[in-house]
Amino acid sequence: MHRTATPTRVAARATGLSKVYGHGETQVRALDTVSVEFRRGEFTAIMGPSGSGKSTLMHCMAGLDSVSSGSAQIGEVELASLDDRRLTRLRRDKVGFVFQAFNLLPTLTALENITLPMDIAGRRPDAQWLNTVVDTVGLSGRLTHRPSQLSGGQQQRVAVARALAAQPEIIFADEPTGNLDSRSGAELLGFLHESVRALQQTIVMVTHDPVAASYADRVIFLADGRIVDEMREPTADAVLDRMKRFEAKGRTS
Ligand SMILES: Nc1ncnc2c1ncn2[C@@H]1O[C@H](COP(=O)(O)OP(=O)(O)OP(=O)(O)O)[C@@H](O)[C@H]1O
Repeated sequence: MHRTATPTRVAARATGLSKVYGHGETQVRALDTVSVEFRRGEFTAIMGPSGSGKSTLMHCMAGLDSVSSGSAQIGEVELASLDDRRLTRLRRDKVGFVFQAFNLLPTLTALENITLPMDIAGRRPDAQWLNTVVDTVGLSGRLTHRPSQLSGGQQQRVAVARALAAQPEIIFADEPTGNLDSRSGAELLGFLHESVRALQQTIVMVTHDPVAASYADRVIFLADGRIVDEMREPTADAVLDRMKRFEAKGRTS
């Protein structure tokens, strides 16, 4: 039976989204009529070969890049309908980001880094929520440390706590474990998984790593700017197998 999700259950949605870069001979169709929903409280990994459009999809969904045609929505808001000022405000209030580079300010403590976006927005952090987030990421004993006094894994956890603290509609993570050793990476992924379970956060993560993808509830596979497959409750082995089939197909077609 086909069921359509009710609007409130969808944190973000792309409908027939295309993104074309450049003109004429140098034109690249980075996304080709992509339609996908990201449900509330769900952890989605986006995978696919280099150049398949993963970052472009994330940037269009997060309002960091404009779409060429089709639509990108956060909640019920159509991003193309917003002027620059409203788009900036929506990003600030509704979207959390975690990038490979931690982007922490070196002169601020961990706690100050976590609350900085809310300070800038003039919002007072909810103390109880902040405690929950800090506890969940295991940073309680480190809040007065500056980034240089923290390990890479701890710095990335500060970046995740910063994204979670503002209770955004959706968090976009671009290779969040790219700069971490495997133990810190596993810790961080476990934490992202936990924040989806315990805090009902919605997370979309771009990754090349089948093990990282296995922490998600589902994996979306992109190839040549299109969604070509989707896997629920992925295991690292199943994701790796799927990726190998892409590569084999790429060699024969
Ligand atoms: N600003 C841009 N101008 C022109 N072409 C672009 C631009 N950004 C991306 N592209 C092209 O769009 C396509 C998709 O790029 P994108 O970065 O989304 O891929 P990706 O799957 O994230 O790749 P990777 O895994 O290598 O990061 C590529 O062919 C890329 O060269």
